[in-house]
Amino acid sequence: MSPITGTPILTAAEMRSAEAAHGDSAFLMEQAGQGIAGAIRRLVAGAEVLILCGPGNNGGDGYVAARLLREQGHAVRIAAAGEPKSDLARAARTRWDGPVEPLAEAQPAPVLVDALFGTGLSRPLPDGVATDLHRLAEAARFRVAIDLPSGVASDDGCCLSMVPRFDLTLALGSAKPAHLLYPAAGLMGEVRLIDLGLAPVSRASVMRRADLPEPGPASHKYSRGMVAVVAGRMGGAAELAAVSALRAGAGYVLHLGGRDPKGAPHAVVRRRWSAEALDDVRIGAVVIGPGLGRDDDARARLDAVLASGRPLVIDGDALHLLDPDAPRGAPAILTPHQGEFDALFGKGEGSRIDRARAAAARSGATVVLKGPDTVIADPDGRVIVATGGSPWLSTAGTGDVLAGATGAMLSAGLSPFDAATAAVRLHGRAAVACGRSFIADDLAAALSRVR
Ligand SMILES: NC(=O)C1=CN([C@@H]2O[C@H](COP(=O)(O)OP(=O)(O)OC[C@H]3O[C@@H](n4cnc5c(N)ncnc54)[C@H](OP(=O)(O)O)[C@@H]3O)[C@@H](O)[C@H]2O)[C@@H](O)CC1
Ligand SMILES: Nc1ncnc2c1ncn2[C@@H]1O[C@H](COP(=O)(O)OP(=O)(O)O)[C@@H](O)[C@H]1O
Ligand SMILES: [K+]
Repeated sequence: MSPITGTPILTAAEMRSAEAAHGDSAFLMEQAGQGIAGAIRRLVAGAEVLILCGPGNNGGDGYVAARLLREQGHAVRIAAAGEPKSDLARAARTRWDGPVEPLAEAQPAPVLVDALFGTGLSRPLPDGVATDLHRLAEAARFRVAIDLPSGVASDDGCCLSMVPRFDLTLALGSAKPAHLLYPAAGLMGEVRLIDLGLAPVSRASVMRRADLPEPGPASHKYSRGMVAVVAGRMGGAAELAAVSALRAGAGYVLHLGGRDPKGAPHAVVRRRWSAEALDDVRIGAVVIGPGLGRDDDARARLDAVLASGRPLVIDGDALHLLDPDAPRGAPAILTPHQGEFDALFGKGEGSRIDRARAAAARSGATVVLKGPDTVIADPDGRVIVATGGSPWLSTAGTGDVLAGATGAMLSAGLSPFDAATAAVRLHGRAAVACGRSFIADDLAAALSRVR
């Protein structure tokens, strides 16, 4: 059992292919059962376990785990909604020599293990099954989901039925989109991986520790990265972005336009806005959008920035003015929240992973689709889904902080995908370091601490 950090994210179809490529599904189910039984034994210290088994291979995993727990002397009962339908589940059921209670009549146990449905769920649970799952989950002290909580759609994290909250979800073989994407991700409790030795490959993975650029003996302010932040109507947002770029590690931040606010850090260099200011070849990234406004002046600034040929971070208001299909002369990172994303790319089909990936391919830019489950997508198809932020980030200005931090990483010479990943990670860690009820200014300050 290990954390899912850095692991590949596989759709249900990709999981089936990985299983087929391995070739021995019975062995994989035995491995899964062993991992589940081992985890439960370690965590629940002898308390009685009730395992709910479904008709497919998720249920099969449950029968195997129950047999192994029983062989080890652990008190375990099984309840099922019906007979197993798959060959593997049937074989696993045959090797269980205890009783199988009808789900509707099952009495609760302190530990509930849900092995009803996993990646094969294709429609809402039958009403009776959903009701029994809730009844038994409510009465349990500790709830464990095998692979996925029953009722969540593996590929997009939607809930096909009402899903109870779990304390632990044991992801089998690989992470799935639903382990990361909301609302499903909010119902899983801790997510831990049981390695099945599949060595799955995917272009999508869970965020891991990112290597951040470090200054060395030969560093100077321009080599650390020079960021230009283009201000507009709402000065505060560009201020936050500028300070955040410095605190995330940029060597020099040039704030273009806007008024000189009292008490702002003197480390930010301020100039009036002019398109010519962007001619400085040392500028490694331009951040535009926080507080820009959407008027003609804002549009003119965005046009000048797009024509500058400098690497770009495009956020906030600038996303409402941008034509995502227009060719650009330089790499760009777009950082929309869901509303900005929908306005820019349309509502679209599929999971947030699918949609961010399609948007990156369409725009030729790295797309950071922000939220509790931030998705970073590169035009080449790579995707990273972030974990480890904080719901306290839902306060005004935290996106401006991310835009500034992203500019810092881009200006330091990281690729747009690596820059976006590093910034999202740093931002999430800063949020955690801030604790509760912080404001965006605190978050910007915390960037220095977590670096
Ligand atoms: N891939 C791997 O490497 C490994 C995978 N493993 C395990 O296999 C799991 C995937 O197994 P799976 O494909 O059999 O799917 P699963 O989730 O058990 O359900 C499918 C069954 O439910 C049925 N059904 C569906 N929806 C329904 C509904 N609403 N209401 C009622 N019935 C419904 C569906 O029937 P049908 O849709 O045809 O009616 C079918 O019978 C995976 O999560 C993991 O636990 C591990 O053992 C080891 C390695
Ligand atoms: N509930 C939440 N949980 C985790 N992160 C969140 C949540 N809500 C917002 N965030 C994060 O906070 C930031 C908000 O950015 P944005 O919506 O652009 O705000 P603003 O425009 O006010 O700066 C993003 O990085 C987003 O991922
Ligand atoms: K399950």
